[in-house]
Amino acid sequence: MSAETPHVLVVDDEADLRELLVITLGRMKLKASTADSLASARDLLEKHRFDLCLTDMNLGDGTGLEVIDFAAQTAPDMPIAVITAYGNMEMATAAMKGGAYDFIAKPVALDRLRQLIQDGLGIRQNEDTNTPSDNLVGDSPAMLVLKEQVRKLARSQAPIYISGESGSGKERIARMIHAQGPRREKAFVAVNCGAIPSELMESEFFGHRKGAFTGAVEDRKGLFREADGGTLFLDEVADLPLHMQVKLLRAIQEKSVRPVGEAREFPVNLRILCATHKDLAREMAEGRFRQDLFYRLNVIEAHVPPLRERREDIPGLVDHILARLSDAWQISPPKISTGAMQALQGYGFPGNVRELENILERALTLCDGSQITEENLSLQSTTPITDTDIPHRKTEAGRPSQIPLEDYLQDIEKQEILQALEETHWNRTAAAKKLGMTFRSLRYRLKKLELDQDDTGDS
Ligand SMILES: Nc1ncnc2c1ncn2[C@@H]1O[C@H](COP(=O)(O)OP(=O)(O)OP(=O)(O)O)[C@@H](O)[C@H]1O
Repeated sequence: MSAETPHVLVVDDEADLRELLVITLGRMKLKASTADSLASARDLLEKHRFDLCLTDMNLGDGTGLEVIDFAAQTAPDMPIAVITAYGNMEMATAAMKGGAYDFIAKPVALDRLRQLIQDGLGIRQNEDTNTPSDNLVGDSPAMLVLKEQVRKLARSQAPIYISGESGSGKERIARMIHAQGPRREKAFVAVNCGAIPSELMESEFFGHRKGAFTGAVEDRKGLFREADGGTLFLDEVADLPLHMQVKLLRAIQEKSVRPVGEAREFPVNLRILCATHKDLAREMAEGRFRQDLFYRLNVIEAHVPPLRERREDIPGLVDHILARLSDAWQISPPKISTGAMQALQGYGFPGNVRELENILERALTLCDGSQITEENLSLQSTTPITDTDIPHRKTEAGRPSQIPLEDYLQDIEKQEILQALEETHWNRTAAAKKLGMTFRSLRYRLKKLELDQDDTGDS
């Protein structure tokens, strides 16, 4: 955002609401321009640069979704929030899938509106600060796609469901989404829903008042209020008992919590991310997970692929983990023999990155200090994996329904380009030939897909 007064575009065909928004923005010392239709919004977006856009969903000549689509072309960095009819979660969800960072329901509550505006304006400010890239090790095509997805998701306030096998890095992804987003200065609170005894859950989540029950010797804030302003990560969310799912849904919908033994409600403003290694859709189909909560949490899915589907990442992860362990143990990192590296790259890793960490920690204890050998790894003798063992998620299942066609096609494009680059050792002239396109066209695509960091000219 520029140092000048931020400029906000308000798109609404209802004059009263437009006026309310303009007055609120004015009180917040922000500059506002208004459009009363989709056509005039398009016109303004083409002519001016805005720092934020607030659009109603129902515009006389179109919808807020069309504003989002148009802005994606003309002002891709501008955060957009939508105003929806009360209770229309479907629209709100569609808008967030389309790229809106958040939504507000009518009748518009002013404190919530101010918060929404502040959140939106904070997005760009925070994007100027870089997060260390080694937070997420791995440059396999699948990982690059995921990193790009994380970057986009970080701007949004939409709830995200992170799927993936145990130990694949779901919590790490959640932390990255938080660290790259506008809530980064506030708390990231992670809770393993499977680890809290059922009878303590309500007080863990929502807090309690001193004396509310035996053992409540002092007031407790609870996880929701601890995460206020920041992010609450619900790990193993499928393990929440049904009675707790109802309470969680209520807290999310009302954006407020009532501690056990307390008469008052406390407002909370947080982003919810959740994960489970279980198949949440199946849990829902089999009646163990509430449908309404599922749709609330699973607005957007980010999938972390298992390590065996991105074996190219293994050497980088090995270096990263060995460097970390050696640092902690204050020793110099040992080398890893060619045989040991080959064994790791052929191993199936049912426990994913966490298993790799454990294997290396054990190997570090067993090795002679200078080199880790295959023997030190003591890998379980699983059958070596072959390509037929690897589930090809996309080709088998087609486009996952929650991923828009455009994103899906872009991911395929990215993967194909990265594969060609890898096969040609990043010789872009050769890669372009392999892909049947001109060098210029490849360069253009690399730029578009933001893969051109190392743009050193014709190589
Ligand atoms: N891409 C990565 N780069 C570096 N470290 C990683 C990466 N992915 C995972 N790890 C590390 O592997 C370990 C397991 O990751 P994490 O806890 O995020 O997995 P998870 O999928 O949440 O596991 P679980 O299903 O058991 O909750 C952590 O120590 C994490 O730091």
